[in-house]
Formats: sequence, C-alpha cells, structure tokens
Amino acid sequence: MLCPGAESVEEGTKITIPYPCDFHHHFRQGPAISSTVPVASERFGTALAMPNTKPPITTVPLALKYHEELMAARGGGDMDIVNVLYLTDNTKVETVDEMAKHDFIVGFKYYPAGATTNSDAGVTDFRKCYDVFKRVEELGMVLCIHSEVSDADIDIFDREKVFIDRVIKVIVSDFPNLKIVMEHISTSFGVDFINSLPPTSRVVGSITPHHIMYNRNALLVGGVKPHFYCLPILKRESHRVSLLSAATSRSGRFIMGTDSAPHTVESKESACGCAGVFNGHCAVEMYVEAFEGAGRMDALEDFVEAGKKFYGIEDGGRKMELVKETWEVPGTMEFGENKVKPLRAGEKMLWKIVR
Ligand SMILES: O=C1C[C@@H](C(=O)O)NC(=O)N1
Repeated sequence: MLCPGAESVEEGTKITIPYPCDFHHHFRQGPAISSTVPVASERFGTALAMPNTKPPITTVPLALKYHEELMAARGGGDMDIVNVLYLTDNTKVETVDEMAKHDFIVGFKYYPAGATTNSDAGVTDFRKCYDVFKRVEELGMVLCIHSEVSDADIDIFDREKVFIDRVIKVIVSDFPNLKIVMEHISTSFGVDFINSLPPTSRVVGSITPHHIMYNRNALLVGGVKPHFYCLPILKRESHRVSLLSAATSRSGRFIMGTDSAPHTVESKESACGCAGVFNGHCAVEMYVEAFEGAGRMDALEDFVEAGKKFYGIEDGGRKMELVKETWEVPGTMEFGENKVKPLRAGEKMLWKIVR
C-alpha cells in the first residue's frame, strides 16, 4: 500500500535503524511467556510489559516476581524488560515511593475500569488517584493511560474522544509536569490533542502498527474478522491517515508501542471474542512497511528514538538492519500450551530483520 507519489524501495535494499523498543507489550503469564518473550526478544531492545494479568500486577512484590519470570523466559535473548504497576482506586502513595526504588519499574498503567481485557480492577474515577498522580509527577515516573471511557452510553467509536474531553484534558491541566503516555491512540482527536499541547508538555502518544495500517473495514467488511478486533477499536480511514502522519511527523511526540495482545485462537474466534491483536512477530517490519508506504522512511529513526528519549532508555546507539525481502507469516503460532493466530497470518511481509 503506497501513498500517492511514494516510491517503493527496491527488493534487496538494506536499511539500518536505531534498535527498536516496544513501549506497550502484553506478554501474558504462565506457559504463554515462553512463547511471547522470545519472539519479542528478536525485535526489541527493551519492552514495557503490561500489567493486566490475572491477578493484575498491583504491588511491587508482584511486579518483582513478574519481572523475574519474564526475564527468565528470554532464553538466550538479551531484550531488557521494564514494568508498570496496575493503578487502582486504592493504590497508595507509599507504593509509588516503593516503586521508585526499582529501576525496572517505570510507572503506572491506568485502565479505566471495564475498558478492556482484565481492566475490572481499574480506576473508576480518576480523581481518586490525585495523590498518586502528584507523587508520580514529583518523582518523574510515567503514567500510561488507556485513553477510553467505558460508559455504556458512549458509542465504542467515540470512547477516545470523550476520554480526551472528560479526563485527559483535566489531568494534563492539573498535573502539567506529569509524564503521560496516551497509549495506542486511534483517532485524529488523539493526534490533534497531543499536537495542541505546549512544547513544555510531557505528554506523548503511542501508536500501534495495526492502527497505522488498517481501518475498520479490515474488521467488518466481507464478514466479521475477529483477529482485527482490538481496543481501541480500529476507526475510519481518515483517522488511520492522521495516525500515520503523526508517526512520521518527526515531532518526538509519538512513540512506538505495539500493543501486541495475544489471545488463544478459540477465545478470538468466539461468539464473544476477546479484544487484542497479536503482532509481536512482525511489528517492527510492519512499522517499516507503513513508513515506506507513506514515502517517509526518513522519519523512522525519529519515531524509534522518540520513545527511548521519553523513557530515558540508553542503548549505546545499538542498530538493527532490515532488508526488503518477502517472508510468509505462519497461519498459527505457539502460545504456551495453545495457539495464537498472528496478524498477517499466511500473508507476505515485505521487510525482514537481518540482525
Ligand atoms: O487495551 C487492550 C488490552 C489488550 C489485551 O488483550 O490485554 N487488548 C486490546 O485490544 N487492547
């Protein structure tokens, strides 16, 4: 898929990019991590592990245990893993101080209660967390936000816009120095909001490969395609275009976050299918393909670096080499004792990681 005027890069062309880091990854738990961690480790220098496990990672001891398990699951890989704690209405300020003693804990994940997978223990009213926000701001830690309301009367396609108007604007105004990631932004409203903030603002937006490559037709045209169902839900084409132009804008305000979110084949292909797209096996390659399609390969470096700068990740200038060469994504992949259907299953990828 090439934008008008964009030239396709020739087969066999090699490119070198700063080593990518994924600032939003669902590794899951138990036997599943022996599948998800090694796959991510082939692509990312650092990955930020999401805490919406069962039970959720709400305390420092739980984070220590989860971090240890994930690190052990790397096998021979050398990916670093950082964690966030799952924020609840009852999270204590003392927990923030305890978190700050561990370098691998970078902040909190704020799930509005009921917004997505395993978010029931999430936040019911953001004002209940003001003491915690204040301490996170003081300590320079990060608040990652699933930026959608979950109110039953709000249309699923409007959840992000309403969250911006009712929640994010208030938090940003009350905590102007708080480091915030609006995660997996999915609309031009998210892009415009972030771009509207002053240069002193410490708010960035993460963008997934699926939200810059697909619109809601992928999910709904020709029959329901459950493997494209994720939250935030894919939106109309104009939003996809806006996200792609944000990712390629070189503004430093948009960062890589794949939201790779595997579920078993059975739990996706169901009368009530789970939300989540598994892209951990091809996310970097998809970003490159999207940037190529937009004719903006020149902006890849800035996009990769923006997240590392925001999170303060130092990797000594490590690089990744990719080649324009096709390979086929398998129909299914191992997912612990189960199988997951990967994004682009059975399709050709256009870029391959060399090293
Ligand atoms: O925010 C999320 C959570 C994720 C999951 O399955 O954990 N799946 C999604 O589609 N969005």
